[in-house]
Amino acid sequence: MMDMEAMVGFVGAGTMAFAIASGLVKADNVHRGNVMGSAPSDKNLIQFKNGGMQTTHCNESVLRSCSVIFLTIKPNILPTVLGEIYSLVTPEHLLISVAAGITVQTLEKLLPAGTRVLRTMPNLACQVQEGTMVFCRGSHATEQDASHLQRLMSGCSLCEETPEAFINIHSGLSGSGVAYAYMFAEALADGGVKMGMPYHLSLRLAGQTLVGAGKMMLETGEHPAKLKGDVCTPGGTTIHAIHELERGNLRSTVMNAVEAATNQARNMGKS
Ligand SMILES: NC(=O)C1=CN([C@@H]2O[C@H](COP(=O)(O)OP(=O)(O)OC[C@H]3O[C@@H](n4cnc5c(N)ncnc54)[C@H](OP(=O)(O)O)[C@@H]3O)[C@@H](O)[C@H]2O)C=CC1
Ligand SMILES: O=C(O)[C@@H]1CCC=N1
Repeated sequence: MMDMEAMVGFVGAGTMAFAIASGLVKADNVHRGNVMGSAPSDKNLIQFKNGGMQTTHCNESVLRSCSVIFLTIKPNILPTVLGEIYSLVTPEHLLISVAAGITVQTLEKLLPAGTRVLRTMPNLACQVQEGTMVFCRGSHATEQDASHLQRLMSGCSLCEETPEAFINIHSGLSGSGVAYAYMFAEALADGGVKMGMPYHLSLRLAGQTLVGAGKMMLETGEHPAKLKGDVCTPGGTTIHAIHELERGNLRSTVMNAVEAATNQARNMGKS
């Protein structure tokens, strides 16, 4: 059981912050009134406000009000922001970074000695309680900190502790992967339109096709190759389509995409 009264903070209140915050609230793991987001402008904060969460323009208020704090700012401004909050960080805080590429070593260098840090990589689907997250512990984060994050994320995301090396890979596979899935859905819908179906119906069917395929894979535990085989009637429609996808190098292209995103996360960690 979560302590529903505990405050959960977000330094940065943009897309990923809102996805996690609303996922936590929907999963009943925190009261909406006990979530606080900070950002310089109202542009994104308004979503927090409309969702009944607390908002502030002052990162300091988040540090003073919350002990569990997600760092949901862009990687390039993380050093500046951590510099600004440095003197407010205490041993009571658990800081959870979602910043792509930024290593535990860098986070710990930018924070007071002994700070409890978790490095995570989430994806946007936390917002609809279907997220994925992997994380690793900094040198001062405890087993309780790891289980705290897993309890907090339960009901809104898969949440696996992994070696740090997997965090950038998850960025390429799933953090970014939802975007590849949207491209696939868009292409399916465009195909439907090309063949004469109205766009809105085509889009809804494409979205549900992805949901259904993912659910089948997870619920049956079957390998995707087996499930793909189940769809292919000999001489039928699917195998003709699959031949076209293979001609277009679908699988190799997707593998290249995961590789490119992972390498970019690794590069971002170096700069
Ligand atoms: N988007 C995604 O799908 C994923 C993102 N991530 C990671 O999440 C992090 C955030 O990305 P994303 O949500 O997409 O970015 P957004 O641009 O949507 O959000 C960034 C937020 O940071 C705020 N901000 C800017 N400067 C400061 C500051 N000095 N102090 C406090 N807040 C500040 C912005 O304020 P304002 O609202 O005023 O502009 C905004 O609310 C990144 O590190 C990214 O790597 C990880 C996985 C997936
Ligand atoms: O594009 C990015 O850098 C972030 C990290 C994973 C998804 N979005």
